[in-house]
Formats: sequence, structure tokens, C-alpha cells
Amino acid sequence: MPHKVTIYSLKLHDFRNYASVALGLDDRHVVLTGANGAGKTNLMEAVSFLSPGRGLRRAAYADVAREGAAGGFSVFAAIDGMQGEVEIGTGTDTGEDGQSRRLRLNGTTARSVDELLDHLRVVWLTPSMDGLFTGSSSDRRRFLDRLVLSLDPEHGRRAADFEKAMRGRNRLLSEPRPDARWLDALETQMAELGVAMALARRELVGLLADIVEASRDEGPFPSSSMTLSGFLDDRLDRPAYEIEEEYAALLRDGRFRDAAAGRTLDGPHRVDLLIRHREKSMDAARCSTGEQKALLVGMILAHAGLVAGMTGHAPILLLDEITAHLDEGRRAALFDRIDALGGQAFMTGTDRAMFAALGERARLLTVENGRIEG
Ligand SMILES: Nc1ncnc2c1ncn2[C@@H]1O[C@H](COP(=O)(O)OP(=O)(O)OP(=O)(O)O)[C@@H](O)[C@H]1O
Repeated sequence: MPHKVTIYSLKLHDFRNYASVALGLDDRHVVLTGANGAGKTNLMEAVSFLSPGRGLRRAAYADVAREGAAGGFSVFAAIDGMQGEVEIGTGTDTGEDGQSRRLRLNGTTARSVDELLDHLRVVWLTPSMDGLFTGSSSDRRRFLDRLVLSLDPEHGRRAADFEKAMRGRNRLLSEPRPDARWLDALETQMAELGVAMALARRELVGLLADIVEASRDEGPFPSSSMTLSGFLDDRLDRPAYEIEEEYAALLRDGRFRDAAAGRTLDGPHRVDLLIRHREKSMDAARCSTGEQKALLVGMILAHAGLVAGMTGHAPILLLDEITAHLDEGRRAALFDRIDALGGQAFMTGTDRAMFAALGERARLLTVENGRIEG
């Protein structure tokens, strides 16, 4: 069994509809129930700030601070993490530009929020992800990159550096006589970073496929097959330097075309993640709403299992309204699979009865108007 990363204390201050709340937890799962608008998802969002990025709503930090509060928001957590016990504090201050948040680990300011990945990994599934299969390819890329990031903390920096180099190239190409040596340098950088991104994504998709295969017959959830498409699709099975040379050549040869288009037309930023329902042999986009949800649940659980297997530490799982559309048998099977992952899961719903099958495995909390009762 992987080590169970556990949040045993959580405090929010001026976070969404919470003025101030302190929660003591044990290593059981946490179920939050309450009426619409009570603050269940807000609490999940607070936990999602224990990972780098803008959380499960991808919100602007200014929107996260409680309306009417004088300053920014803060989230504090004490956890038994991947390197032992640690106290995490994160949030924003008054007057900040709203673009960044601070992180303190055991009272010491951290260099970057990426340091959170040394202590825990957080994996989530929210209703807003329901449109993943039918939505835009950029949504699927973002989803894919989050999955990669929770296994490979360098992936975020690589993607950001690639974007920066690409923006530089696009700017240069818009000039009447761009400096060819500068273009060469930017394209070399894009080739190194872009190929590293493509290989990291491909590795993740391969590892996930293995897990999906191994857990195919466990419970009532369908299995998915995933393929990457849109960037050097069948050309990634070679030494990295060869792929880099090929991509750099593509960029060099595409300068006129890209200058005319006003953007770079080849690269990892054009990739799509193609997902199919294996048992039905059908594109996920054409499956029913319930089938899509079940596919998504299967993918997230497979990913959580992968993170646990690769790091030796089970991730924190945030499952917002996970029981919607599931009958009793599927709910019980889902809880068993969540439990078998060996991590602490936070789940929400409007109705307590939906979680009855969890029994003693979960702590049930009621949320009402930004207050939490146990
Ligand atoms: N910055 C903010 N300041 C104060 N209140 C906020 C802020 N942002 C959101 N809210 C309020 O938080 C509430 C939504 O909370 P949340 O999304 O957690 O609800 P929920 O319990 O998950 O509900 P549902 O079951 O409908 O999903 C809304 O009433 C919203 O107006």
C-alpha cells in the first residue's frame, strides 16, 4: 500500500464564502454535504490550492478572496506529507496584482508554489470537467498537462518556457526583417522544450494505458483508450536529439507560413488527446452523458493509482458531486475503488444518504452558509 498523505488540519480565512473556519480531520475520507451554494465546492477549491496553479476553478485570485474582506485569502493545512509532517500556508495579500500567491512551508517562505509538489499531489474531478470530451482541444491539453505535472513536476516549467520562446518567435516573425540567428536560437529552445513535453505526455499516456488495462475488470466503470494526435504523432519513437532536429527543421521551414498565419502552426501546443470508450469502441465524444462521466471517473482513478504507484504516496482526491447519476451499486463500487487507492478523498453531495455505503470509512460534515459542522 502507498503511504497515505493525510490532511489533518485545514484552516481558511476570507476564502470565498468562508470568513474563518478551522477543521480538524483524521485519516478517513471527508464527505461534505449541504444545500446548493453552501460552500462545499469552495472547500474543495481551498484544498486544490495545496497544489501549484490556480486551483480547480482556475479562478482569478481576486475572485477567491471573500467579498467584502479587507485583504486577500489564506489557506493553512497541516499534513502528513511525502516528506513527513509539514505545515503549509498559502494565499494572497491586499494590494497584490492577483497573479501570484505566496507559499510558506513550516513558516518559511518558499521560492515557488511548485514546492508543494514535494509534499503532496492533489487530483480532482469536478462537474465542470464533464464537457472534456466534447469541448475544445485546449481543455483536453490542459487536462493532460495537469496529469503529467502530478508525476513530473518539471513539466509546468517546460511548458511555460516553451510558450515564452514561442511568443518570442511569433513576435520576431511579425517584424519586416527578423534576425535569423535569433530565430535559430528560439527555435532550438522550442525544439528542446517541445520534444521534452511531447515525450512526457506520451510517457504518461502509456503508463495510464497500462493501469487502465490492469484494472479493466474491476467494477462497473468502462475503460478508455487514449491517443495523442497533432504533433510528430508516429515520430516520437526515436532518440530525443533526432526528434528535436526534425522539429527544429519543421519550424525553420515553416517561417514564411507561420509569419503569414501570425502564429506557430507546428508544436506540442497543437496536440489533442483522443479518448475512446474501449468496450463500445466509440469516440468518447459520442458516448452518452452517463457513459462520459463513468469514463472520466475511470481515468481519474487510474491516474490517482498511477501517482500512488510512481511516488509511493497516495494523492489527495477531490471528487465534487461524484455520486450524481450513479445508482446504488455503482456508488458502492466507486467507494470501494476510491478506498482501495489508499489515499484520503474529499467528496461532496447534496444528500448524506448517497454516501451511506462508505460507513465508518468517511467523516461526514455538513456545510451551511460558509460554516462546517461535524
Ligand atoms: N469571493 C466570494 N466571496 C463570498 N462568497 C462567494 C465568493 N465566491 C463565491 N461565493 C459564494 O459561494 C457560494 C458557492 O459555494 P459553492 O460553490 O462551494 O457551493 P456548493 O455548496 O458546492 O453548491 P452546489 O451544490 O450548488 O454546487 C455561492 O453562494 C457564492 O455566491
